[in-house]
Amino acid sequence: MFALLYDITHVNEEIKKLRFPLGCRSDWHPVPQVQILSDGLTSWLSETGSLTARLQQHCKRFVVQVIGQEEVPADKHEIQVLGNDNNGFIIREVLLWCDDQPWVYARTVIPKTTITNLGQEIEHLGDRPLGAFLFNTEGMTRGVIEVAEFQPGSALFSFAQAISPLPIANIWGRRSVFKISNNALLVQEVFLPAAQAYR
Ligand SMILES: C=C(O[C@@H]1C=C(C(=O)O)C=C[C@H]1O)C(=O)O
Repeated sequence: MFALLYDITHVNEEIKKLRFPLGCRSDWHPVPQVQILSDGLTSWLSETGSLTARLQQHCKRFVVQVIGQEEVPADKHEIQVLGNDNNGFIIREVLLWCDDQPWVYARTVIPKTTITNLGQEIEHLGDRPLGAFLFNTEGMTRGVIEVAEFQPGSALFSFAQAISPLPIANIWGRRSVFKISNNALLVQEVFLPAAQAYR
């Protein structure tokens, strides 16, 4: 299959239209409770290793494009998972590109207390992948992986279709809480229509 080259200018225009933060509100459920369409998709959704590392195995050019990283309120469902932090939260939203195609939208919610306790590296990643930090940090643990569907009509599906106009009925995401010495952060990753997860 020929690689569909994306017009990065068009994608950047769509990102500009997007009011950061986009968010990824949905109904999240542990993997075993969800009827997922294909083994391939289930394999990607339930990947317990670094998604960055797995993506890099599938492409020559892996790029992290930061949509935004700011101190803004976390969503209710995220606070339910992480617990509240009176110091606030840093929200990081990125696109992960594989060979010039946007494969993943990721939203990470980092309590300010986590940043205080872990140090500034996690706050100053820039376009370095978060996974390179997490999976190379001693004492990192990962909680249960939950999955969710994003259907037409949701903001995330509309954004995904705008940057990747491929025929697809819905898109799927996963989330889990990472902890380093009991300092938590929530990582949410949604596979975009171009991702190999749907092939
Ligand atoms: C958690 C990981 O980091 C990836 C990179 C991210 C980033 O740079 O913001 C966010 C989510 C992940 O897809 C991973 O590689 O598993």
